[in-house]
Amino acid sequence: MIIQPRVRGFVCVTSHPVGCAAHVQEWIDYVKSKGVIAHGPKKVLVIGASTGYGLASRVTAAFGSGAATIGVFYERPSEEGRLATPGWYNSIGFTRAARAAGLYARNFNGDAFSDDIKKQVLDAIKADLGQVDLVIYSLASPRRTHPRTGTVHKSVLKPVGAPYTNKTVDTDTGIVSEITIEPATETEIADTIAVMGGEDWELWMHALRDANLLAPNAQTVAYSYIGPEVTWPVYKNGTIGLAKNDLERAAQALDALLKPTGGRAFIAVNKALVTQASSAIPVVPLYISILYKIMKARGTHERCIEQMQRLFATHMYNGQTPRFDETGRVRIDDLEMAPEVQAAVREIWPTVTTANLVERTDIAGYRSEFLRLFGFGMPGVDYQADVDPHIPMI
Ligand SMILES: NC(=O)c1ccc[n+]([C@@H]2O[C@H](COP(=O)([O-])OP(=O)(O)OC[C@H]3O[C@@H](n4cnc5c(N)ncnc54)[C@H](O)[C@@H]3O)[C@@H](O)[C@H]2O)c1
Repeated sequence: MIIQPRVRGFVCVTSHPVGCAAHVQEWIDYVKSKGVIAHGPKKVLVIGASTGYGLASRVTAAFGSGAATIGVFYERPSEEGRLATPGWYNSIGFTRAARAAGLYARNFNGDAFSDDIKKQVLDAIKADLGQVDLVIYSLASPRRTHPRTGTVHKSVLKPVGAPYTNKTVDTDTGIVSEITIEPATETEIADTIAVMGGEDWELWMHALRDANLLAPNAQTVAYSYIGPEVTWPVYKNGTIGLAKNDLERAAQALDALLKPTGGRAFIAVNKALVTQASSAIPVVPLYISILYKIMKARGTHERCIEQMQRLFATHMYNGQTPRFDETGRVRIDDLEMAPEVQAAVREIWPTVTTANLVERTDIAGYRSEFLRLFGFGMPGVDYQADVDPHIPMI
């Protein structure tokens, strides 16, 4: 099969197995180029391990510190003649590279919210690793079937309290237009908190602790976002922001749980980046396109992998301890939130139109990074070559 990108709105419905492996390899090479992260994690569970920040965390743990990793994700598998979603190929690429380097890597493709996957993962930790010393919680999901009630909760990306109108860009067509998003209902707010809040993280951590699968000094981290005021109605103060507040509540509760044995739980606030999750949020892709332009010009642009390598190397390990903000979060969004960067965003934002999008923003960089999520545009990959889409999970 010759595989080309087929973009439909904010998703690409194809993915390239060889390109995805090359993308993961690029991240591995980056982490290796930064050298060993001393005193790093040794046995790591990554929940949401196949793309974005979770994959970057897994790569950093394995190739920065030689960690054994278990990855949990929910991807569409490949079949004969049918492509998988990119996280499937990413995970195969990662696992091949990890095993070639002599590192343990095991994968679970299934619903992390379910009791069944939790049990399978706990059994694997017990059998293969004994205990884990780091748990990364990096899920971004549109829905959750609650394991106790069976209710299917669907998350929404909406403002709370009042409609929100702002500019947005269709990243496929390049059309800049105004969008009005109606506020969420109480049910939608509660559903979004049920999906993206902290309850499932707590269920995982309690299950691990009750089964004595957490090493004495085990740490756990989940990821959040704050961003600039222009996106607050649809992010920080919107439904997803309320879910992130609940994630912060869970971080405090888990921190209290782990502290007595020398562990900790915290939230890292990460930079806005092109991922499958963020491309679905209205307004945010336009902000990201402007942000990339400014940060690349200043030489401070980072991808998921630079962000996670920096989190591990300058906050969590390497003889470092996390530096928390006033509410106890680690801020690796510091370069994004630098006052000069945000002032430049505020200057450019009102001036962007369909006509000047290419010149005023880094929409080109946004698009190429978006395609890379699906394995397209990787140097050295022959996109005219015939590729077998079916690769069984290893
Ligand atoms: N992308 C950004 O700009 C950004 C910025 C700051 C924080 N974050 C946060 O980082 C975290 C990860 O987001 P991302 O952007 O890397 O997302 P992503 O879409 O790239 O990754 C999501 C991961 O979750 C997995 N997943 C989804 N539903 C699942 C389920 N039911 N069971 C098992 N696995 C499941 C996917 O397979 C994938 O591995 C989220 O908490 C997000 O809010 C993202």
